Amino acid sequence: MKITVVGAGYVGLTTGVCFAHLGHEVMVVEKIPQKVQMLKEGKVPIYEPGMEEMLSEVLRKGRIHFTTELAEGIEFSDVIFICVGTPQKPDGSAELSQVEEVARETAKLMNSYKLLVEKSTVPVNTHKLIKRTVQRYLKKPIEFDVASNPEFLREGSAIKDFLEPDRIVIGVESERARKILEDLYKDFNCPILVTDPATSELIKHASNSFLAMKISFINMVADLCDKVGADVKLVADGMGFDKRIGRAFLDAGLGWGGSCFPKDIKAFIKMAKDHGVDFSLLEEVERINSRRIDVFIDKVKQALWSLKGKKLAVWGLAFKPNTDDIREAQSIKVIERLLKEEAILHLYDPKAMDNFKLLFPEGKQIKYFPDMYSALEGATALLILTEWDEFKKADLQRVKDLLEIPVIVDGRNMFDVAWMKELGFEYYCMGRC
Ligand SMILES: NC(=O)c1ccc[n+]([C@@H]2O[C@H](COP(=O)([O-])OP(=O)(O)OC[C@H]3O[C@@H](n4cnc5c(N)ncnc54)[C@H](O)[C@@H]3O)[C@@H](O)[C@H]2O)c1
Ligand SMILES: O=c1ccn([C@@H]2O[C@H](COP(=O)(O)OP(=O)(O)O[C@H]3O[C@H](CO)[C@@H](O)[C@H](O)[C@H]3O)[C@@H](O)[C@H]2O)c(=O)[nH]1
Repeated sequence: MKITVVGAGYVGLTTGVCFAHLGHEVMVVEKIPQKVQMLKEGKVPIYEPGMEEMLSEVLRKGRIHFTTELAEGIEFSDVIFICVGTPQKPDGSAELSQVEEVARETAKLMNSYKLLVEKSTVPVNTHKLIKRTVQRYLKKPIEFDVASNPEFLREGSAIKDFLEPDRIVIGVESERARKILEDLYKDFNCPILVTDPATSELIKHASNSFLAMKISFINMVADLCDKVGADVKLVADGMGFDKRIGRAFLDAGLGWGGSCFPKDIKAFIKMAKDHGVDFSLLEEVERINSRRIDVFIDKVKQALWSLKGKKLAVWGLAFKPNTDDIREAQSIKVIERLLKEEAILHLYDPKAMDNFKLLFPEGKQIKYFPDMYSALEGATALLILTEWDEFKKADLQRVKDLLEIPVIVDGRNMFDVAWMKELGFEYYCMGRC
């Protein structure tokens, strides 16, 4: 099938590259010319495991094309995936101008049937606004459909999540749209749920909110574990064996960040409010998450007393492992607090340092280091904010030798508590001491 994808961010690029990998012919439209140039040369503007290899495969096979011109994309195929950004507005709602622009410009350019597919995360009933916009801007009566097909991939495992999803959700209003999308996804080995567009849009927001709620729930349990001397990892294991609960997304720690959960939960709360539904449960989920920073900083202070002038090594800046993305990362808030306490920070992250430097340039209080061990040299203690595999495999004896005192405050519960004690560390973690 010929497919057009608009937007070459995490979702658009993954969608385009994966569909091309599956044998489809894909045109990706991206408005930033530098991104298009890079992608044509096989360079990936983001860090996503496996993406560069798959991009070079589909470029070699001639199955993917990149352009800045929407007209080329509209000409190329009848199926247009909208994968542009839906960032947060100051009132918490989703900013839909990028989606509106694609709908408007597509309408002006189309001369034959098109199926516009929302893959971006949008508030419920956005499909109606897209439909109205297309109708308004069409130059002559042309048939078209709007469908919702939310994306559930996670950064860091985007390709696997796209190719092996737990489910595919298709929200359609016409038989024609349903057939096109069912045909496109027919070889995927997972349930395909066909709904109306509003239900499909809601499934995406409800899923993200539920996952964030799971994390906030276990983080409250972690606080209780700290008080009573229980181990939250084992509590999560014990809960997770129950199939009705499941172990996923019960890892306690610094809490959730990223380009999706914070903005999507805000948008969901606002959406519910706008429709007269009091979803204050989710406001509590948010509040618990922002409290994680206080809990972590309290532990750092408990471990080190005064932070003024202390050199602290910090491992992990990305909002989660296997990505260079720092959007709404919990690390940003932790670093801000540590700077306020007048600590001197030695920062290291395997992939996210370039992005972090744009927010926190090197200076008197901040230095970046090329590897995890050099960040420890001259540092009093180590703080862990992201659970990269590289850190899990660290030579802990070397870590101990390099630190001034053997103190680790781990915001992601990476190590076994008893083992750390055996190695001679004072090991502070989240809900396991
Ligand atoms: N990042 C994720 O893991 C993820 C997962 C599932 C869903 N989503 C949702 O998918 C959407 C996209 O997210 P993302 O992280 O890929 O965003 P992103 O900001 O990384 O990428 C969006 C891209 O669209 C481009 N763009 C904007 N307007 C355009 C236009 N008119 N024509 C061509 N290109 C245009 C931008 O330049 C940018 O490169 C959002 O709604 C997000 O909530 C994201
Ligand atoms: O048990 C857990 C799991 C995750 N997190 C944190 O939660 C955040 C989000 O992690 P994750 O969901 O793995 O990454 P995202 O790439 O943000 O993916 C989420 O957001 C995407 C965008 O909507 C959806 O497509 C995905 O299904 C959804 O998992 C990160 O800060 C993690 O550190 C925890 O603290 N504990």
